[in-house]
Amino acid sequence: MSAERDDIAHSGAFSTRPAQFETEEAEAEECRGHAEAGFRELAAHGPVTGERVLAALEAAGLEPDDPRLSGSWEGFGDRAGEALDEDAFCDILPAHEASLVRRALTGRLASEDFGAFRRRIANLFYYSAEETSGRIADYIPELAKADPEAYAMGACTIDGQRFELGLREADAGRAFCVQSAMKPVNYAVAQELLGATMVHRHVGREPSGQSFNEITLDEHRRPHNPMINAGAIITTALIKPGASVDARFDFIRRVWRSASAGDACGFDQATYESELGHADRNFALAYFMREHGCFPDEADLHEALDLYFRCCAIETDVRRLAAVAATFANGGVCPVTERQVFQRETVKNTLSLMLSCGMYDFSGEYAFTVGLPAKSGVSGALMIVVPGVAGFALYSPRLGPKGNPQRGVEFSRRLVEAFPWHVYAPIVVDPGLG
Ligand SMILES: NC(=O)CC[C@H](N)C(=O)O
Repeated sequence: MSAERDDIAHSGAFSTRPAQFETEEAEAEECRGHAEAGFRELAAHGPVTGERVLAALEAAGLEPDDPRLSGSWEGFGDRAGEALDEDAFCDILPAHEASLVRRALTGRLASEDFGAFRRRIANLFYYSAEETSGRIADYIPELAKADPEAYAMGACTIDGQRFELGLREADAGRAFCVQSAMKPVNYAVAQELLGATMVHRHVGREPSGQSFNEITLDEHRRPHNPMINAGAIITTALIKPGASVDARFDFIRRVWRSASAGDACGFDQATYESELGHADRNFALAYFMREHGCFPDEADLHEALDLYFRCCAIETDVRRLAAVAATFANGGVCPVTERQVFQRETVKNTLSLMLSCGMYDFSGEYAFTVGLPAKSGVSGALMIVVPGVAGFALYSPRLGPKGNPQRGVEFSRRLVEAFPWHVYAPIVVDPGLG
C-alpha cells in the first residue's frame, strides 16, 4: 500500500464500513424487498389471504412447527380469511423470516417443485416396498419382535422441506432404535471433542471387508474404521471418558436432539437390556481390543460398552432421523433450526467414511451402485445423505445377508436411478433436483 493510501486508510476520513444505522436500514430494505417479491408472486395467482400464504408455505414443504417461520404461521394464521394488500402482508411478515418466505413462494428452495419431488419419492418408496426378501435380526432377542412389514421413509432437504411416508397408516410415525446408525454420530462427536487426528490414532479409516462384528484389527492394531462395531466401541470410549456414563449419554442425546431439529430422541430400554444380556461378541471384541492396547488410557472397557449399547438403543423415527441425515447433508447445520451441530471438517470426514464403510461388507457394492454416504443399523434403520441436497431415513426391519435393510437398499438404488445423485452422476448427466 502506498504511504498516501495508508494515511487515508488510517485517518478515519473515509470509513470503509457503513455505520450501524446504515447497515440496519439496508437490511430492512432488503427484507422489505423479499416481502414484496413474495407478495407479488402470490398476488399474480389470485387474492392474497393469510390462509393462502400458509397453504403456499406448506406446499413448498415448510411445516407449521418450523421454528424459522413461527412469526409467519402465527401472523398469517390470525388473518387467515382476510384479503391482504402488499402493506398488510409486509407488516405481518417478520423481517428475519422474509428471505425464506420469498424463496418458498418463488420456488427457490432446494426442491423447487416440492409437490413433484414428493410424488417422485413416493413412487420410489412404494415400488421398493415390493422387495420382501430378508430376515429380521434376532441375535438381539428384542429386535426379533419388530413387525417385518413395517416400512417408512422420511425426507428433509437442506432447506428444511420435510415429509414422511408409511406403507401402512401407523408406519410413518413408528419408533425404532438406531442401532448402528449411531456410529456416524459418535464418530462425529469424538472428532468435535478431540479433533480427527487424535481420533484416528485409535481407529483407522479403511473398510474392513468383513462383517460388522468381526474380531479383527488393522496392521496398526486399531479397529479398521468407526462404522463397524470395533471402531464404534472405540469412538464411544473416546467421548468424555472421565465423566459418568449417565452424563456422557445425556451429552450424546443432546447432540441427537440438536441434529433431529430440536426433537428429543427416546430410549428403548427393552432393547438395551436385551442387547446387554446377549453381548458376548461385543464383550469379546472389547477384551480383544483391550489386549491390543486399543482403548485410550482413561477409558474403562465396561463403561465404554455400556455407553455403546445405550447409544444403539436411542429411539427415533424417520422424521427425526431424516433431519439428522439432512444436518450432515447441510455441512453440519441443522436445516430446520439453523444450529451448527458439527463443524464442516467433521462432516466431511464422517461422510467420507459413510461412503466407504457405512454398509459393512456391502459398502463397496453400495458405493458402486448408489454412490452416496449412508449408514444402516440392524434394527432396519438406514440414513442416506445426499450432500448439499437432502437427507433420507428409511425404516424396514428385514435385512439382507450383510445386515443391511433390504427395502432401504432397494429404495437407495431407485433413488439414484430417478435423481442424478450418485457421486459420479454429474459425469453422465446434468446435476439438479429434476
Ligand atoms: N449392525 C448393527 O446395527 C450392530 C449394532 C448392535 N447394537 C451390535 O452391536 O451388534
